Amino acid sequence: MNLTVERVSAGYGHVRVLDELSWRIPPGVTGLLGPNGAGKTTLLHLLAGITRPWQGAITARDGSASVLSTGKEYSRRVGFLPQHFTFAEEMRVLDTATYAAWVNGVPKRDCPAAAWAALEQVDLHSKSRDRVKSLSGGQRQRLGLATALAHEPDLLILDEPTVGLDPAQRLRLREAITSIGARRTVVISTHLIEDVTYMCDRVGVLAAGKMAFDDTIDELAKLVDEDAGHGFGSAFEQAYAGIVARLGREA
Ligand SMILES: Nc1ncnc2c1ncn2[C@@H]1O[C@H](COP(=O)(O)OP(=O)(O)OP(=O)(O)O)[C@@H](O)[C@H]1O
Repeated sequence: MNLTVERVSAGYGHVRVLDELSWRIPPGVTGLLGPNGAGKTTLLHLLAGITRPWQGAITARDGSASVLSTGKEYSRRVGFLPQHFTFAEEMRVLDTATYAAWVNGVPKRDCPAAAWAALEQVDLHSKSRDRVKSLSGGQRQRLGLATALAHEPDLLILDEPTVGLDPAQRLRLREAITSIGARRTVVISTHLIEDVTYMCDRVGVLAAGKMAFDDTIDELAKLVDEDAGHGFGSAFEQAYAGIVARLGREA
């Protein structure tokens, strides 16, 4: 699925957060970077069809067929994992994923198989009989991913899924997202440059209400080099504020 965001503006009350933002998202994993409050969650909600833009349009294209983000057909094809989510703690892992499949429109008789397939994709099927309350933070995030995946969406939107995970758990989640992205369009917001370098084919940087940078990770690395005189790693964090300020001025 290819997504096209055309001159989208959005915000809250009188506050404009996104200002005629345009962005093209091809199949594969695309990262979304930006400082706190830049509007990443606002944009992801629009991409997921949860909220509607003030102006502009978001269109998904599959071959010659296209569908607007405001339609019902669109929401069936999207999986969304919010930044904060809760589960019914007493429910078992498989039942949780089965319920998510049902809520997202999978026919009832197909839900257990769909849930099992999603748990396999995130490598959590060995925990299928466990109660949610017994899961670790990383396992919980992977269950979240499974619930977003169980209806086999073409587009998967993940809002800071790696937050709070230790390095080993982050790695497992990244591996799961990378393999999911090989067959789908995935958009993932994060503050971690390692997330982007590990998982993403492309990256967008949000600044001053616009997509101030939209290219491959290699091109972003070159920009960091220009700003900081050295590459990724801690240098990225050092250079990040400067880059965002510069991109914001240029946007
Ligand atoms: N429901 C809301 N009502 C009013 N203002 C909001 C609401 N949600 C977000 N905002 C404001 O909109 C701006 C963008 O917020 P958003 O959560 O999209 O940013 P973000 O880039 O995801 O931030 P973070 O990296 O901290 O998660 C911020 O100034 C925020 O305070």
